[in-house]
Amino acid sequence: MAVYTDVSDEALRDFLADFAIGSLVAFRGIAEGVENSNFQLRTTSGDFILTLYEKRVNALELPWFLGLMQHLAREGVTCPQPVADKQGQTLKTLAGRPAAITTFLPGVWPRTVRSEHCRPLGRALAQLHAAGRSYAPERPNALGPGAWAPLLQSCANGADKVQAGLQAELEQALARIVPAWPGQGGHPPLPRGQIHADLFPDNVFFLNNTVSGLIDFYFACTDYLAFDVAICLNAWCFQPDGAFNVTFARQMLLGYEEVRVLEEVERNAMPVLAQGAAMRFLLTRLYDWIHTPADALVTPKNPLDYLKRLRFHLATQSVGGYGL
Ligand SMILES: Nc1ncnc2c1ncn2[C@@H]1O[C@H](COP(=O)(O)OP(=O)(O)OP(=O)(O)O)[C@@H](O)[C@H]1O
Ligand SMILES: N[C@@H](CCO)C(=O)O
Repeated sequence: MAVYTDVSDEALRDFLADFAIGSLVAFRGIAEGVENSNFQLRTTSGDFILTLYEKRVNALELPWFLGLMQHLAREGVTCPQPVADKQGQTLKTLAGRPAAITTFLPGVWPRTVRSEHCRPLGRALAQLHAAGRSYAPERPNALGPGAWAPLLQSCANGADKVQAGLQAELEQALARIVPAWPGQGGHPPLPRGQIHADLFPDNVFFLNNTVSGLIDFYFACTDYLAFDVAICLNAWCFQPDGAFNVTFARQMLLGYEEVRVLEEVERNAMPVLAQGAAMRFLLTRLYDWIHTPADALVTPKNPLDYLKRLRFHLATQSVGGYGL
């Protein structure tokens, strides 16, 4: 469960006294997620989410994330909205952590991805990209290609215990992916903009097979738009048995291109972008797998699911392998 920081009743009461959102009715930790501590909060004026920002979030960057969420909402993307306290502050401190209250979004995320989810997902992703165009401040991707070698290095003592030969396999993969990355060594750069960078099924809420909202913008950054597509190919288009589902990929792209057509250069880069996306999630999962204490109240995600994906992408030479 992802509650890294406990919040006492007294601390919560004091915290809520700063807000004009009614009095507390119910409060519980949310078991899902691995990054931040999330709590569901019910007050006499409605439901809210309280987030305490943990390990991977830099507090100095929180205004960028909260500003992006406010901007996207103004542009028609349904996402959590920071709630200001009586002084107009959205970013506060609770139990020694940076903290914010955001609005609660109705809907449920798909526990089993089906083809019907993929087209609306693609459309929502492209709408996010379009809406982000007018958000000027930039945030570099802290988990982009430059971060992967140091991340792998920080796993050096544990990778081969997770799977024999893993460290060397990932080093070889990195030596292939990073020099081939768009914008590196003669490879053309791609259109850039604000990307979500973590749009997994548990961050997309549906109601009646339509997307009702997007959550968890704390990896959002300014990067290649097509990298976000590649992240979704990884997160949505593989079956539980590890097989790639080309129908899901086609549906997702169909939905995406209803709003924004991919350029030729973006399509051509899809294999390397998909390799990089698999590498990024494999490495953060591997890091958490190795470094999370056994008694921590969080269930780390299996890095090896992403090794299967990485191998698939490395064997996929052209965009045709994705049915695109
Ligand atoms: N604004 C919201 N409205 C409704 N439910 C929410 C909201 N924000 C979070 N949740 C619930 O809390 C869960 C965990 O939230 P979130 O995905 O933001 O956590 P995280 O630790 O950052 O997770 P991740 O592992 O996806 O990075 C979600 O799956 C959802 O059930
Ligand atoms: N969505 C990520 C967790 C948050 O970074 C994963 O599944 O590995």
